[in-house]
Order: sequence, then C-alpha cells, then structure tokens
Amino acid sequence: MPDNPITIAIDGPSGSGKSSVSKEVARRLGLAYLDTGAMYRALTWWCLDRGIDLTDAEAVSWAAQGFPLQISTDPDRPTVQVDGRDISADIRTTDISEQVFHVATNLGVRASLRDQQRQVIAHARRDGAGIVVEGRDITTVIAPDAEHRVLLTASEQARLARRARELFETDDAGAIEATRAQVVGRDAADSTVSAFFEPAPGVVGIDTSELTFAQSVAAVLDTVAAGAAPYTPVHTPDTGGNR
Ligand SMILES: Nc1ncnc2c1ncn2[C@@H]1O[C@H](COP(=O)(O)OP(=O)(O)O)[C@@H](O)[C@H]1O
Ligand SMILES: Nc1ccn([C@H]2C[C@H](O)[C@@H](COP(=O)(O)OP(=O)(O)O)O2)c(=O)n1
Repeated sequence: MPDNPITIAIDGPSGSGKSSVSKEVARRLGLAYLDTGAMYRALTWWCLDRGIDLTDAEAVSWAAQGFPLQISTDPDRPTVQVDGRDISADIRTTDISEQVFHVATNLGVRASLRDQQRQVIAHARRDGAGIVVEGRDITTVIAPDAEHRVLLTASEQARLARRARELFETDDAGAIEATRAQVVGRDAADSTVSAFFEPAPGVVGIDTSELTFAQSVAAVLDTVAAGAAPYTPVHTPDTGGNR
C-alpha cells in the first residue's frame, strides 16, 4: 500500500473545465482519474438501450443497481463499458446530454452511484497513489474528507463559448444559443440535487473564466502543492438522498 495516497475532489458546473483539467492533473501527478458524470451518462445510455422510460424513477433506480458498468480510471484511456460494450463515444451524444438530467436527479440512482464511486476511490487509494475524482457532489457528498477539494467555476458566457467550440467548432451567436439548453438548462436541473456553484466551507474555488487551459491546470496543481486542506464538515441541502 502506498504511504500517503491522496484524493483530489473537483466539482463545478458544465463547461467549467472539470474533465479536461482533472485528467491532466491526474496525468501530471500519476494518479487515477474518475469521471463520475460518465457514470450518469452510461446509465442513461443503458436505460434507453433497454427501453426504460427515464421518467419512471423507480425503474431507473432499479436499473442503477444491476447495471454492468466498467469504467477505466486511466487518465490516458478513460473508457466506459457496459456489459463488455465500449460506449465511450455513445455517451457524449447530444441526445444523452439532453436526457441525462432525468437520471442525475433521481435520488435512488444517486445513492447507488455514490456507493460505486466510493468503491473506486477506495480501490485507487489501496492499490495506487490515489485519484482525481470530478463531478458535481464530490467535494460535498462523495469525498468530503478528500485531502484536496476544489470547485472550478467560470462565467456562463465562458462556459457556453467553450462548449460551443467543442460541439460546433465556433462560438458565434448561433452556436452559443444551440448550446444553451445543454449547459444552462442542465445545470439548473442538476443544481436541484447538488450544490456546485459556490465552494462549500474548506473547498478552494478557482474561477477559470479568464485563464487558459494550462493556467487552470497550474492553479489546481498549486492548490494541491500548497498542502492538505483540513477536513471541514459541510452542510449540504437536504434533498432526502445522497447520504
Ligand atoms: N481555462 C480553461 N480551463 C479549462 N478548460 C478550458 C479552459 N479554456 C478552454 N477550455 C476548454 O473548455 C472545455 C472544457 O470542457 P470540460 O473539461 O469538458 O468541462 P466540464 O467537464 O466542466 O464540463 C475543454 O474543451 C477545454 O479545453
Ligand atoms: N457527480 C455528478 C456528476 C455528474 N452529474 C450529472 C451532471 C450532468 O447532468 C451529468 C453528466 O455530467 P458531465 O460531468 O458529463 O457533464 P458535462 O457535460 O461535463 O457538464 O451528470 C451529477 O449529477 N453528479
């Protein structure tokens, strides 16, 4: 077992840079990497593939329990498989992006995925140097005792422009509008079950609006190098789940 495994928990809204920055931080520090959003996306894909109505909360919650998910924690190859089929590309389609909120706001699903995410973290700490975990509720619910906790934020304008460039290779007005529902609409739905716009007590907030990608990575690495943040118990909104 390594001497001092670490967990770096990173949360933030859509387009704040969580996935790209977390992957690079994991690579630079030789840590595993877990994209928890990919787990919600994979379950959405699985339900649609099986003809499960995403608005049927009980059926979706049930599906989350027997869901044959395999997620790689290699930051250079963060693949997602269900039942042996690689769905890494399928879960990034606009269709999944627009429907995943049904699954992510299902409290039964969140309880199941919380347990799976904690198992992945425990495994990475037991067998390696630790892990970077990113999502919406990692700093507050999944790993509030992580050695390092960061909330990445960015202005709505910056987040929309980044997503538009990714999807349409331009951030002109039409592309921004076409992206709005996926970014702002989804964040509004997601924020009913997790608090990720403001850093919780003890969480370091980093606003990436005016930073380059390299500067965002450096800001997180600096935070980690500055030392372990003390564990501060946090109060999260009482949603009746997530515990
Ligand atoms: N300062 C920055 N910090 C992080 N990402 C940035 C920055 N500037 C531009 N980007 C780009 O914005 C996109 C952010 O997307 P992503 O990492 O998927 O965000 P999230 O996981 O928060 O939705 C990536 O294409 C990334 O290269
Ligand atoms: N820990 C998490 C991670 C993601 N989610 C939700 C938020 C989104 O609606 C989906 C997909 O997350 P993902 O991080 O892939 O979303 P982005 O497109 O990168 O913003 O899952 C969540 O509720 N809790």
